[in-house]
Amino acid sequence: MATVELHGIRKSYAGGVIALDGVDLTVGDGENVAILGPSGSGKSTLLRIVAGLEDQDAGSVRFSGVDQDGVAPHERDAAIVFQHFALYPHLTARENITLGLRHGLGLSKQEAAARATDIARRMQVEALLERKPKEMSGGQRQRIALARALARKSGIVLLDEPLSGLDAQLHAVLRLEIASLLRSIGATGINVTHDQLDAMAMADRIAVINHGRLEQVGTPDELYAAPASLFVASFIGTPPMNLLDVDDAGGHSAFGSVRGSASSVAGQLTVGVRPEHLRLDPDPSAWCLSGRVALVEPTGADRVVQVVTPSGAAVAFRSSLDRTPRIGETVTVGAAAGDVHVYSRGSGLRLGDAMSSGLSVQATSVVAA
Ligand SMILES: Nc1ncnc2c1ncn2[C@@H]1O[C@H](COP(=O)(O)OP(=O)(O)OP(=O)(O)O)[C@@H](O)[C@H]1O
Repeated sequence: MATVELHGIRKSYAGGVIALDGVDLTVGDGENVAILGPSGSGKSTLLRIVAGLEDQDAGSVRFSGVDQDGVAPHERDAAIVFQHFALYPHLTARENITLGLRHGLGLSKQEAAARATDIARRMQVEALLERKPKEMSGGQRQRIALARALARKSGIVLLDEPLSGLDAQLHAVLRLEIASLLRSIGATGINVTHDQLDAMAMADRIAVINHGRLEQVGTPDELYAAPASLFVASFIGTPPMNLLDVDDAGGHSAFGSVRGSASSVAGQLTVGVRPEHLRLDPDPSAWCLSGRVALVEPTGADRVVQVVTPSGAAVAFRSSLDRTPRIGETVTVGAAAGDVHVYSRGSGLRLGDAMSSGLSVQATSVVAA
């Protein structure tokens, strides 16, 4: 059993940099949570605080209910795998794995060897055990680094961008392997990444961090279906959600009109719709927009098409292979009201979708290009 509870974690650095600004997060036993955010958002700082490699200015870290204040990193029930993992170059893979078990955990030579063999079998790297790091590929070395961390059988496994630097194919294979390994050993995982696809593929829940604050914590499906803020909306989804400001005067966007029931909300709104929710030649009741096709990008399975409206707003939609518009063609695309997200521009927070009560919303007529 291992849980991680973070309460009110704050951390500043010299020069006034606020790296973490009050982070609360609970990771359940056996759960795998991804901390997802852009460069400089505070991800590594948070992980280092959980590992005990850095002290927080305020707040608490608890493992299974026990405050970790004053507990040294090697005494914590956590194994950490860094982005730039370091295997000892003069030792074989087997020796790299057993070294920490013998000296760190105090296991006997036989016990350590048995554990190394067991984890190597599970990770399908038995054939590499007698090789030195320079005799392995980058992906193989990364697997051995993971095996070394997992062999400790810590209740908590902390991963700091463990897949960066690997080629795209290996990256995709390894992230699924890591996720299934963590599940099979029942470890509680915290995994730091700037890659939304890694977070989506590996995690039970994702915590999106921006400027040292968690903006939303939820399952991958929850984050995709209802991004709680403009930041999350623009960060989750490829291509990202189309975001159109509703102009202050009339409450109109190129796309539809929205007014909040509260006057404080009216006139400061942004509407968002995902490219995959926009359809060509839509139902007249849909939220519609027309414009000229500026770019067509084949993905293999479909096309990502960029449309520019007469007012200069650009939106992307996905078109099926059987109806690909040509560059320069005027098209109309539309989305159902339930797929149109409405955000307050002031707070950046999601108010609801275009069917929500409390918002006076409607699709406007199509503007000819
Ligand atoms: N030792 C330090 N001294 C001063 N500032 C620091 C230190 N470590 C981190 N920072 C700053 O704290 C903020 C958060 O850094 P952190 O490394 O946690 O971000 P990150 O999300 O992990 O970024 P990346 O994805 O680029 O690794 C950044 O503004 C960074 O410049």
